[in-house]
Order: sequence, then C-alpha cells, then structure tokens
Amino acid sequence: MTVPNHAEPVTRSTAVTPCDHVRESAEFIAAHSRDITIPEAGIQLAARKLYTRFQRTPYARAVWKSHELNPQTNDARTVDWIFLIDTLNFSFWSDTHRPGQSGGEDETYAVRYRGRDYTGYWALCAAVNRALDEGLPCTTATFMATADDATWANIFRSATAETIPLFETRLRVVREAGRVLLANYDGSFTNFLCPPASNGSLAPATAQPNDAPTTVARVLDAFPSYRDVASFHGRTVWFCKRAQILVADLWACFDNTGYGAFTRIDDLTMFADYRVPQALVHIGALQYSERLRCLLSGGTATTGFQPTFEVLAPGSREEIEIRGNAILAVERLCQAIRTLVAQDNANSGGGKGPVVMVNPILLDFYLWDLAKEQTDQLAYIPIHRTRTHFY
Ligand SMILES: Nc1nc2c(c(CN[C@H]3C=C[C@H](O)[C@@H]3O)cn2[C@@H]2O[C@H](COP(=O)(O)O)[C@@H](O)[C@H]2O)c(=O)[nH]1
Repeated sequence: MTVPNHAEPVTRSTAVTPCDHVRESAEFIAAHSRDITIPEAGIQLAARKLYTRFQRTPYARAVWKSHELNPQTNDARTVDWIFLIDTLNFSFWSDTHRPGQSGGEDETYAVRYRGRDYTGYWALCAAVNRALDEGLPCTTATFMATADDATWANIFRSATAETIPLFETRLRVVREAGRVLLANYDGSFTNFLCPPASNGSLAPATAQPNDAPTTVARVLDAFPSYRDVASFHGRTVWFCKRAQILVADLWACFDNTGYGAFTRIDDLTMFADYRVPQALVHIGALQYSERLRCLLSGGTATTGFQPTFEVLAPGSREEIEIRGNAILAVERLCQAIRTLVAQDNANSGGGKGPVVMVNPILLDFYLWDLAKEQTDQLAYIPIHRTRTHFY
C-alpha cells in the first residue's frame, strides 16, 4: 500500500496557490460556521468503511472512462470536450421536481440520447455528444464563441417540459470562453495546456507535466467565469470548483499522461458542488443543524422534512458553510484514510492487499458517484439549491 510520501523534500514553490487559498478558506469557514459541524467520530467511522471498501475495490482514475458518455480517446478533441463540459458544468437541479415527494410527474430537465434519458450533469454530456453526432462542432472555440441562441437551444433541447436551467448564463459563459480561446490560445484548450513549440509542433507526450495548482491559477486568470470566490465574515473565501474539476477531469481521463499529466495533483481539494455534501451527510462526515435541514427541506422534525426546498441565495451564509465544510470534511477523510494505510503498512511491513491510493479528487469522484447511484436512498437528505454558474 502506498501512502503519498511526504518525507521527501517537497520542492513546493513558496507561492501560495489557489488550492492553498481554498484549503485555508475551508478551515476559516468551518471555524465560523453555525449550522454545520464535522463530527470527528463520523470522520473516523466513515474513513474506516471507505478504506475497507477501497481495499476490496480500489477507486482509481480509470473509473472516469467507465461512464458511457465520457470520451474514450486521449487526444486533442477530448481536451476540448472536457473544457466545454467543465465550462458549462453547473446548476442542473430542477425548479419543479422535489425528490422524495410523492405524486406529480418528474419533469426534471432531461436529454434523450441514443434511446436513453439523462438528467443532471449527465444531461449536459448527453446534449454535447448528441450535437457532435448531429455534426455540430460545438467543442471548437469558433462554435463556442459564435453559435447563435437558437442553435444552443436546439443543442440543449429537453425531453421533458423543463428546459436547461440558466440558459442565458450558459450562453454568456460559453461565448466568453470561446472568445478567450480564439484570442489567446489559437482556438484550442490544448494550446493553453501545452503551448506549441517555436516550430509549431505540439508534442504533449514529451512536454513537461503541468503543475496542477499552477494550472488552476492560470485557468482563473484566463477565464473569468471560473473565478469561484465569495465573501464570508468580511474575508474572501475561495472554492474554485470548476477550475479544479477541469484539471481533475483531464488528469483522470488521460490517466496522468500527455495533456493530463500533472505534478502536485494531490494539492487539489474536493469540488464544492451540491451533490457531494449530500453524500457526506449520509456517511456521517458532515452534520447539519435542525435549522439548516428545515431551511433546506422545510417542515420540522415533528412534521417530518416536507421537501419545500428553499432556495439559498448565492453567497448566503448557509451556502458558504455547506461548501466550506464539505471541502474540509473530505480533507479530514483523506487524512484519516492515509493514517489507516500507514498503520497497516507499519503493522504488515507493506505488500499487503491492493494499493490504496487516495486524494481529495478520487474521494470526491467516489462520493459523487455514490450519491448518484443512491439517489433514492439519499432523498431524505436535502441538497441545497442555489442558482449559480460556479457549480
Ligand atoms: N464534486 C463534484 N461535483 C460534480 C462532479 C460531476 C461529474 N463528475 C463525473 C465525471 C467524472 C467523475 O468520475 C464523475 O463521474 C458533476 N458535478 C457537479 O454536481 C452537480 C450535478 O449533480 P446532478 O444534478 O445530481 O447531476 C453540479 O454542481 C455539477 O457541477 C464530480 O465528479 N464531483
């Protein structure tokens, strides 16, 4: 079993990266939270359960490609696909459907693709793949920057009465990103990752791996819609969810090679969305106050949590507490699992059982996939509903 070896002299640059800011922000938010706690006993119990599961079935980068909608080739087209998806990777929850409530047709936005209806994040992936199948080059910078409203409306067309949330915001965000690629990166995110050599040749396979936290910082500089920060108790707090998941998706898809090769990938944090907090509450790594649960789902402990699904304003105290504590809970889970790995190593002299490698990215992916697989079982835990282009 390998534990990331921090004994080596870390050649960490002294510069504070966005990932450092995100971690510091999470600590600050947790220290000033009123409606959320991270129960240490819950962390330890969840860490042991996850460790046992990972010993049986390691959760590796390769899982990323196992979903039928994710690209299967490691090439420039896949880089542009991931960049488009993560530029639009936000706010899929339904304005009408209330999970857990009986009766009423589920009209959640859905995209029909190859005979199957996809909702949530996967609806976005299905819409993009359907457009590509229909001959629309929607992952190219020129298309992103110039396609008109009707073309995008057709790309995102729904199989239900509900249309894609934040349609106008998505157009603004995708056009901004397309214009930046055309103006500064010769029309492709591959040039952002691996600037062509002076002779114009591009050989990502031989290029030096990018540094993950530095790449996150460069994404924030280049693409304004990725600047996911807020104000909390008079301080700027950082989340950078889409900038970090963009790097993580490249790393996972390319299996840490070529365009997806990164140093210091373990520095990335969990991606503060509305789905992983639900999974963290379910495994006991996060605890919501009675007040927060009532706010999110309505009703009271005695009348039961009748989902009314209050909307949380972007930047509200409750939204920031949920996002910040979710990040810190995954950090703590990660540390607890690494401690278990180290203890096992010390006791068994290594070489026992499958390699358990864990970092915040893999924990995040695992918990997100868990929440999606167990949507019904987790319906008793309300997600928070905030309309935002950050997550
Ligand atoms: N923290 C975190 N948030 C994630 C993802 C993903 C997609 N990741 C897949 C790709 C590779 C991995 O292996 C995963 O299979 C989407 N989201 C966020 O969730 C929300 C959508 O939820 P729902 O409406 O229920 O589909 C929305 O905020 C979206 O931005 C993740 O991995 N982690």
